[in-house]
Amino acid sequence: MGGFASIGECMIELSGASGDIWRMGFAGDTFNTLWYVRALSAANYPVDYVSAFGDDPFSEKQRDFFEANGIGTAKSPIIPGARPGLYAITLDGAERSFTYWRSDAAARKLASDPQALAASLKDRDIVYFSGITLAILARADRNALFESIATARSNGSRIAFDPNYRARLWENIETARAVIGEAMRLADIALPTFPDEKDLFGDASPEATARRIAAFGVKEIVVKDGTDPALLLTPEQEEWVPAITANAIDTTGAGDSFNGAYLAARLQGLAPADAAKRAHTVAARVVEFYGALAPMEEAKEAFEPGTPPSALPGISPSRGEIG
Ligand SMILES: O=C(O)C(=O)C[C@H](O)[C@H](O)COP(=O)(O)O
Repeated sequence: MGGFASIGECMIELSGASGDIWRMGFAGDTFNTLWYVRALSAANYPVDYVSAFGDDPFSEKQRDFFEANGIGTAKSPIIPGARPGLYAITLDGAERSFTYWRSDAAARKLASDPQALAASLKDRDIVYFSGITLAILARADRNALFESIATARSNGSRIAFDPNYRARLWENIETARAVIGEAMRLADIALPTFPDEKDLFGDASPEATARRIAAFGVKEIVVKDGTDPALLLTPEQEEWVPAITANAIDTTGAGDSFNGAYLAARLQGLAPADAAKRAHTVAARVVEFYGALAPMEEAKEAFEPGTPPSALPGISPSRGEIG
C-alpha cells in the first residue's frame, strides 16, 4: 500500500465564532497532521486516514471532504447508525480551549475489526497516532491497536507518535501515563509538546522530557514548546530549533501542523533540524487561520516559500530512507 497512514478521530469542528454564527469544518489532531502531510507531499503520494465512520449525512459529508482533498480511508469500517463526534473552539486571545461532544463517536470503534486495521496499516512508510487516539479507545481496543502497530513496525514501517495529552479524555492520570509509555516503546519518532508532558509527567524542562522519552528507545524526538524553541534529540545531536513569530488568531492545530510538516519533510529526505525549521514555518502560518486546518496552498507556500506547488520536490517514498 505504501504512503502515510494516520490513525484516530476526525470530528466536526466549530471554529471562528462571530457571535452565535460558527464556521463548521472537520478536524482532530491526527487528521490535522495528515492534512498537512497531504498538503506538503507529491499529489500521487498515498495518504490515508484510518478510523471508523458513521453513516449519517455528516459522516457522508466528512468522507466527501476527505475524497475531495486526496485523502483515502483505507479499510476503515463504516458503522451503521454511528455518527462523528463534535468539538468547539473557544478563544482567549489566540489561545484555544476545546469543548467536546464525542463520547459515542464512530471513531471509538476504529480498532473493532483488527484485520481491517492491520490491512490499513500494511506496508506504510510512516504510521502515525497520538495519545488522543489511545484515550478514546476501550482497553481491549487499545491492545488491538498496539498489536497492529507493532506488526506494522516489525514489517518495516516507521512509527510516529505525539502523546497530545488531553486530561479530560482519560479515565485517570495513571492510566494515561502507563498507556502513553507503552506507545513510546513502539515509537521511532516522538513529537511531544512540553506543557502537556509537564502536566502528565511533571517534567521540569524540555530536556527532561526528551531524556525520559529517549529512555524508551525512541531515536528521534522533537519536543515542541509553543513559541519557544523546539528541542531535537537524536543519538547524534541535540539542537534547539527556534520558533517563527506569527500574527496568531487561533493556535488550534499549531502542534499538529508542526508534526505534519516535520514528517513530510523527513519523508522527502530532509535532516531532522531542517525538517523542524520548516515545521515551525508551517505552524506559524496555520495559527493565522481559524480552526485546525489552514488552506493547503498556504501551508505549501510556508513550507517552500516562493516555490510554486508544482515545483515542490516529489516524495521518494523508498522505505527506510528516513534517518
Ligand atoms: O483535542 C482534540 O481531541 C482534537 O483533536 C482537537 C484539535 O483539532 C486538536 O487537539 C488540535 O491540536 P493542537 O495542534 O495541539 O492545537
